[in-house]
Amino acid sequence: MAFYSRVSGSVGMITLQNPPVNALSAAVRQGIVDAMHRALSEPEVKSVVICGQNGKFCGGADIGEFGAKMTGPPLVPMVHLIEAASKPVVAAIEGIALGGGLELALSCHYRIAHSKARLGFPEVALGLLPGAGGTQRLPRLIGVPASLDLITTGRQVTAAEARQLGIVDEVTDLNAVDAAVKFAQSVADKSLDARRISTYPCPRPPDLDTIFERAMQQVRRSARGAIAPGTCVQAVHAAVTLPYAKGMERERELFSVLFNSGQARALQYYFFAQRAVSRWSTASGARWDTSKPRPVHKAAVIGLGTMGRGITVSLAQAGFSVVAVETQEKQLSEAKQAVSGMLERGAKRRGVPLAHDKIKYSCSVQAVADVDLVIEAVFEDMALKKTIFQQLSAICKPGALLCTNTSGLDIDELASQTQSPELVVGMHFFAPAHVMQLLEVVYGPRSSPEAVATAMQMGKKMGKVSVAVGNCRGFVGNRMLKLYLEQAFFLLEEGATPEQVDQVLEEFGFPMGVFKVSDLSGLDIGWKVRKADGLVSPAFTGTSARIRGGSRYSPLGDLLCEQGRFGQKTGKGWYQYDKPGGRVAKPDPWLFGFLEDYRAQHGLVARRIDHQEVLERCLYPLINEGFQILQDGIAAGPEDIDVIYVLGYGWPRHRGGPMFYASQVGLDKVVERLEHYQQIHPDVPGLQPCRLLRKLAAISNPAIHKWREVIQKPRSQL
Ligand SMILES: CCCCCCCCCCCCC/C=C/C(=O)SCCNC(=O)CCNC(=O)[C@H](O)C(C)(C)COP(=O)(O)OP(=O)(O)OC[C@H]1O[C@@H](n2cnc3c(N)ncnc32)[C@H](O)[C@@H]1OP(=O)(O)O
Repeated sequence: MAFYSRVSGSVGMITLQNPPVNALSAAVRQGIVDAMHRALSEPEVKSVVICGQNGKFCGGADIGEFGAKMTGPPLVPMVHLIEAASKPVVAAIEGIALGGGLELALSCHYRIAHSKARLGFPEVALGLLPGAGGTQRLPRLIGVPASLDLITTGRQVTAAEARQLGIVDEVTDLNAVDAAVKFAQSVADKSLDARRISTYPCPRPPDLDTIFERAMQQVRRSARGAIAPGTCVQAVHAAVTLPYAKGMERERELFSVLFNSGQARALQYYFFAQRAVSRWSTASGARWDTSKPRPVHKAAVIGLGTMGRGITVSLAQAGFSVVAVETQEKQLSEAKQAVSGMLERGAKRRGVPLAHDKIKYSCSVQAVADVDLVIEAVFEDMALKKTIFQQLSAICKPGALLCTNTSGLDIDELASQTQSPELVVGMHFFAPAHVMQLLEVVYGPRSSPEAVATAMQMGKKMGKVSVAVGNCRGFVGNRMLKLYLEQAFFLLEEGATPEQVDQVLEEFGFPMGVFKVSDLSGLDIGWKVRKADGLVSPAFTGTSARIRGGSRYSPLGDLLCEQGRFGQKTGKGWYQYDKPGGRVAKPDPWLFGFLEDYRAQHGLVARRIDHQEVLERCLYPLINEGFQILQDGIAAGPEDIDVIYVLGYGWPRHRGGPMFYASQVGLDKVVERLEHYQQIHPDVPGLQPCRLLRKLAAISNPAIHKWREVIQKPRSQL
């Protein structure tokens, strides 16, 4: 709701009250409209201040209402009522003015902001545009280029930048509501003729066409198939080319297209999913609201390779004291230099003080004796990790949490090397660890709720989105990835090329196709894992070359590694590069010959594979594995999987994540296509729909937020 009061006799005060962010729900909009009418009708009231309760002006339209039938007064007439008011209206912006919140502020005649406030139009991240006049008022106020920047990127600005751009009239370090009241009194008698932004002419820079062309090119490059950024450009274009009323009609038309799109649904689902994962639960019933994290002041990182360096930087930037350990002097000194460089670049970019003094480097594991938490980040070698966990268990103080950054090894096996297995959890970072936002927190059967809560909170403090997942080979992300990679290899065997597969996946919205990613991260990584798993051996020849464990296996990746083709680092992999370390992937005629020879050797006849098959073969087995993961209780809900895939694996956000995508395709369709491919390729693993997927498909494709009800029924019923 919105609360009306009178301040200093002559100022009508409208306070938005809808915790936690004062979103413009139907009740709030109704409250504002009622309060405006009251303020306008009271003769003693000479001016009006609009503010938000609890130091937050307004977080925008209530996103939760978008899925339901809209009730209450609409936003557009509400902002028109405010702008048309005959008494000056001043917005007192504390905390945030985002989306519809900023549109509300732009409809006021004046804006006073607290210095710590942030303002912006984040609608584009929800698949929308600022549809309550934002695309028409902002360009009239601050010009086209700056408006395009803010509206198409969703970038939030500080109060200082907002002042510089001309969005706010004054910035104060003091109480912004008090300042706004004073200001409102001072302008009570002033004419409002020059204060209604909708009446301003929109500035028309001489190079207007070039500005819009460039903006369109820029959004096409970065949007990866998302439609909202380009539509935002079109809406701003209307502000320059049409009179205000017509521009508003165009804004509404474009908003309507976006509002009704699957992309907007996916992005809004994702918005809530990213918040839902913090309310974690484990298969054994531990929960976020009943588990207390331990205090962590000092942490250690063991192993300063690429991952260890990134984790060290992330910890130091988050304010933790860090002991960084690398047993070889030379590697330690190289790591120190690299970490310093990363910290310097980070400090410069973020405008924060350097965090060098937070880190102590050591060659000795003994240096971790007094830390509260250790993150082991050595090679993916179980024997080595076991030795380290035995050492840590003996050296660390009682109660210290022992974490491993493994990307898929058994947490429980490591826990069994220690005296306190309940204090062992996985903290699976993604490379580069100081940049990537995702953290998989992996609990084993013996991890205590307190240990999980501590790792989840650490991730949050490091600015990551932490997702709690159970212990299994590859956890959630890499377990699903295995199916995706396997299918891509099988497609090559059957006649596809890396370029064809990658193109389909990039058109779907991945920043890079599977083969380009493989070249970037190094083919040797997977090769090492497969060797350790006993999948690579000269013994597998002749008819057994393409069979492992009774299922079809593609040795293509292994064969490339045997040729020294590890990807970008060697200048050759699935593609060729101009030099080792080169970045630009070019098709490699050698690879085409190699694939032809391989097919001939194994009696395979290349066939034409269409776009749809590439997409379905790559994505549906991955999705099916996601359902298996839910069925096994490794992830608590589809949101966990979707957040992991969007933040860790480049799944296009505007498609919501693999589980949401499946819900949009239709679970019955996913089952039907998997069965179709399974019939054709009965020996190919991953094509058999799992029980949970079949069960959900059979109960007429329930909405994704209903899946948990089915999953949470006793697992034996599945
Ligand atoms: C024409 C055809 C169709 C007609 C249909 C009619 C529609 C007419 C509409 C008219 C046009 C509308 C145009 C305006 C659109 C908008 O305003 S869209 C919303 C824009 N705002 C945002 O995107 C802000 C989103 N929120 C945030 O970025 C952050 O939450 C925050 C505000 C910066 C606060 O961050 P933090 O402190 O880290 O807290 P969080 O954990 O993120 O959030 C706390 C809880 O608040 C919930 N929440 C936040 N914002 C909103 C919101 N706008 N609506 C609803 N709920 C919100 C968030 O989900 C958290 O709750 P829990 O999920 O329960 O944890």
